[in-house]
Amino acid sequence: MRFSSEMEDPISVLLRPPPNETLQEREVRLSIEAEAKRVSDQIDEGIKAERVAMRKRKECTKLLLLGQSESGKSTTLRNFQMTFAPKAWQAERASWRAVIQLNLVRAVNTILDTVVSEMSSITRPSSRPGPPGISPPSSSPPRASAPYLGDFNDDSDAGRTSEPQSPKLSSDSSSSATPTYFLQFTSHHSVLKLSLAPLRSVESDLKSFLGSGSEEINADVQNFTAATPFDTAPASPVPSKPRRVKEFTVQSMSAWKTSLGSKSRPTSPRTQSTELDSVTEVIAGCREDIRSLWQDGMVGELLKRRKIKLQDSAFYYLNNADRIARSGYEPSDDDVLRARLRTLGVQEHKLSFENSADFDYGSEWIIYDVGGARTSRWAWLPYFDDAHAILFLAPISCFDEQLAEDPRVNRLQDSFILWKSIVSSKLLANCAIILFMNKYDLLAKKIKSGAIVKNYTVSYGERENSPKEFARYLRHQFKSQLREFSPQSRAFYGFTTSVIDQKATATTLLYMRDCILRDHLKQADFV
Ligand SMILES: Nc1nc2c(ncn2[C@@H]2O[C@H](COP(=O)(O)OP(=O)(O)OP(=O)(O)O)[C@@H](O)[C@H]2O)c(=O)[nH]1
Ligand SMILES: [Mg+2]
Repeated sequence: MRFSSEMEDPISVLLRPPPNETLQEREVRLSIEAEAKRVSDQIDEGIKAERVAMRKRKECTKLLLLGQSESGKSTTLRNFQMTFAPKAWQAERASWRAVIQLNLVRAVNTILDTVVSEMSSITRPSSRPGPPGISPPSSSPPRASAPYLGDFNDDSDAGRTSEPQSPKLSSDSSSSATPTYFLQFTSHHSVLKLSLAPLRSVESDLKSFLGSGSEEINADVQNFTAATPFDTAPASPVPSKPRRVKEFTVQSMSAWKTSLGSKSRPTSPRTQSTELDSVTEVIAGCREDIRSLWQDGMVGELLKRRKIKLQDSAFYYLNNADRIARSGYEPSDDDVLRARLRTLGVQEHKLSFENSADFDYGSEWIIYDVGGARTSRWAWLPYFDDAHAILFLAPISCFDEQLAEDPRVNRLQDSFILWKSIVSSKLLANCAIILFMNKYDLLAKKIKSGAIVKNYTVSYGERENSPKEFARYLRHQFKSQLREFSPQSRAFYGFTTSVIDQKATATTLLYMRDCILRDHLKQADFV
């Protein structure tokens, strides 16, 4: 439609300057119009940026790390950071020092507790149950019922001699048929007990610095435990409808940094850093005595007799105590991969791919690392809605162990219950699922030290008692469950891993990343 001079465009009429406008009025009008345009442009820019962010978030690959507690989820996350975001990782590595120090100190204190308990039972022989000379049960019972003694039998680790030095044994003359022996501690052990005593307050200082993730979970009847995230949660003490509440979404690796600001410790970062420095000095002052305790033959014998189960990484830290217990100590990547700090709730981590040669360069993944204990699984559910992929970790070395939170349940059996619930979920039907059968190195050591798989996994039957064969058998079981229970057909990606091995894990992660991307693109109909 064309406008004649009689029928003018109404917008032009509105925008036309008022008649008889003075120069001054014109300037005011123009500046008002310019400001209105600036505000309008700003709003448009905001909307545009929000749209881009929304699209990016939607396109962002979201990966969930699932699996029971101590399966290696957080360790795998650290491998992701080391492999794909090395610059960001380098900036973060130093902050792990306190976690590593706690791991070392906790191991020393556990040993010390055992020695002290043994020494006091020797000085009070009448309090000993059973025949004289036999060690009484530990005051802190072993976490697992397994007879496996960890790396005590591992001759590949430097530091501790594989065979304990000949301990001083005292024959008990009153014992008749079979001679029994008890360990005779000397004044050297009494001195160690005193000189290492400051490490007890160091442990509690580090724990309060690092927050509740530094405490291991215990069997507690008060806690609600759910075998799978789909089991109904109770109304109390946790909400019946799990929501993304704040305490369950802690930002990347800063859980303990966040705890610095907690009300219970109203200290400034400067004070905290001074406190941590003095903790480091105390540990450094104990270096010689830590070594002496760890290399003591009698102590080694005592730990064996009492079947003390130290944490998986305790041997590594004790063998490296000479390097770690120093004032200028800086963690290496290997040190961080061995560190244990329990995850609470669900933690969200953003991973930006840094390698410019990488086809995924610049893109971002969101990785959710969850607390794996049965007391935490109810909190996973809200994250299933928009997940693209799941990396499921099943530790295969723990065929002879029980869950810390429920000692009635075998850990391998628990992994299968959880795996079945995940692969059969309709909610997760479109998710790519990758399986890491983890802790293969520990499985190999355990079998080498004499553990018999079929005694714990009866269905294994008469197959060869070797780590390779057992891993093959388990892989087949996991794959069969996926095929049988998956709501729709999907690929099985299964890997045997030891995620403390950074180099080997990097290769697996690269391959796995490609599998996930391919699957993600397929879902988005790009290919
Ligand atoms: N030897 C060995 N140790 C491992 C392996 N994977 C993990 N670990 C160690 O096992 C301990 C537990 O690993 P985490 O990564 O903290 O376990 P998680 O699954 O995150 O546990 P939660 O946070 O409690 O759910 C750490 O000390 C790790 O260094 C492995 O393949 N081999
Ligand atoms: Mg964790």
